[in-house]
Amino acid sequence: MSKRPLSLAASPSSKRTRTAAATFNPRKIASSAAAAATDADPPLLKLLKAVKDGVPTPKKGDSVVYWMRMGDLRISDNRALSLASAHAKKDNVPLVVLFILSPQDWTAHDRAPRRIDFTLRNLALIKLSLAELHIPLHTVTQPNRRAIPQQVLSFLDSLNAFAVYANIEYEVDELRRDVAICNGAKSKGISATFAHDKCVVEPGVVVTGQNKSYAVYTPYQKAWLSKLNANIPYYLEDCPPPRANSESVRGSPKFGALFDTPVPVSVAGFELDPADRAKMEEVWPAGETKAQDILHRFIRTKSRSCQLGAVDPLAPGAEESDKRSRIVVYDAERDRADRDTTSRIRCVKFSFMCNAKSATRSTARKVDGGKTTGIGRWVQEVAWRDFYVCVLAGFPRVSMGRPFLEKYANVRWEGPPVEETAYTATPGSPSPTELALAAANIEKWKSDGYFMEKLIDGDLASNNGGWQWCASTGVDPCPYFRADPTGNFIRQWVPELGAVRGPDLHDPSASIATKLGYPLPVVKHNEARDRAIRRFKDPGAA
Ligand SMILES: Cc1cc2nc3c(=O)[nH]c(=O)nc-3n(C[C@H](O)[C@H](O)[C@H](O)COP(=O)(O)OP(=O)(O)OC[C@H]3O[C@@H](n4cnc5c(N)ncnc54)[C@H](O)[C@@H]3O)c2cc1C
Repeated sequence: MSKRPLSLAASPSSKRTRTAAATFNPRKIASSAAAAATDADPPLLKLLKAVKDGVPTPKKGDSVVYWMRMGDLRISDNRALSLASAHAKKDNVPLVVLFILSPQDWTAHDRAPRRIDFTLRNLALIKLSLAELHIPLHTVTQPNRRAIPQQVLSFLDSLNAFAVYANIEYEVDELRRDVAICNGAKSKGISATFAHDKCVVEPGVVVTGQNKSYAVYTPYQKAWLSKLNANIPYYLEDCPPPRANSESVRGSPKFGALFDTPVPVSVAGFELDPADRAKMEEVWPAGETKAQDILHRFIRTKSRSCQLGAVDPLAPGAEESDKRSRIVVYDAERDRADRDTTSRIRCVKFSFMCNAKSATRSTARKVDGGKTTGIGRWVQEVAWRDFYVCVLAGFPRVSMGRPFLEKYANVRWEGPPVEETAYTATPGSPSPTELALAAANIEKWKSDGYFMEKLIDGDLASNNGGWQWCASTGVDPCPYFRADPTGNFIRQWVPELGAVRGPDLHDPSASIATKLGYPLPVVKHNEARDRAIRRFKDPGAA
């Protein structure tokens, strides 16, 4: 075992200090009663009501503010930014962009230092692009997350703003915070708009006959696709880009200084080791142009075995092909972990740039969501992402540290070997198959927190949904994969088995394992399966 390069337990990538956690220990698991009460009165509905009941005609003022959050780090096709810009132009006032760095929120939500680093790298580029439009991006660090509503309201006051815009974040804490901001803005005569922009089809549109969120994927996906195809211009249209402020804003005493607030290179408690930072820059490059290039590669070029693991997604040598491009053969190849078969737009898609919408739009005018084509299969995966956001919005318990199926809250878990390679394979963001392999046997639904601290694209809805799916405590359970037919994936990441060929690679016998220094199974799967069935039938049982 000494040659093993990385392990789940020994793969920390950051210098994340204990200080932040030591001084701030938020409760991450709500009581079942609190979760049930929140399910019964979802905060998303409260926010939508607060927006609806807000100020219809705002007071006159000097500016409009767009509050950018970590989930929408892009200038193009950004609904709230676009609306804010149009409002500013209509009233002939400057548009100002605000970004609040909130380390307490990051600690509370297990944000990975890699994700913070990725955010800062992108913010720096966004600041430059906005400055070309004479739009200031003002960054501010708020050490006390409870003070954020007041801070936003004071900022609006300081600029004599009459409108604030943001895209909705669907997690419970964020929704409650935004309700407070809506109410505070209303009392000041300021209009507050919170727009849907995370999903292709926003939560609340695809619902069951009883007007509830779906909890089963297949009927959800069918309804999602028909909604989408019934109104392609609405769902897939590009929001207009922001328009430039007058250059005179730079000389204004009120706005000029906002151009000077720097985007920090790192934030205390969330720093990356320089080597990991350099690797992340290579594997997950920042910027909208790179994101479009990554998407273009997926749509136009073939997969390559040399692109296994943590590599530059835009490395030269990709071969263009109409018939064998990654998206065209996605249905047949997506589960393979031994090549770059998936899009690798995971951080791209959810945090910024070509978000899920524009990615979907790139495929066709009428969206194919069937199982028999690569494009259709891929669109189905994008629908999974929307599905999990709808689950989070409709059943907010899952963002409160509770399982979707409350009765499985006390099931006991245990765990084992090859699957651990999955996490180490693509540091920052394993592919769906790698993640499912990792999830297949280790600590189950509660492990989402561990992974959130490592993922560059850690997203509560997808991560929690993926974990609970793997653990059978969530919606639509029980995966299986034929992920590594060549064995290259295992050989790459488990050097002890580097010389093994054939079926032994996937299931080394005790004699082979002992000879090669590979550990014997920690878990006997047959016995573990019996135990798991027993525990699911009787949660809490030994
Ligand atoms: C245990 C587990 C944990 C996960 N944690 C996260 C997470 O923290 N953040 C995150 O963004 N995704 C998560 N996923 C979903 C998925 O694995 C990642 O989005 C993946 O990194 C996407 O890689 P890709 O862009 O190459 O995918 P592709 O195969 O190209 O899929 C295209 C897009 O569809 C969506 N998608 C694909 N598979 C899933 C899925 N299973 N669930 C939800 N959306 C999906 C993603 O937006 C993805 O970019 C998790 C999956 C599992 C099984």
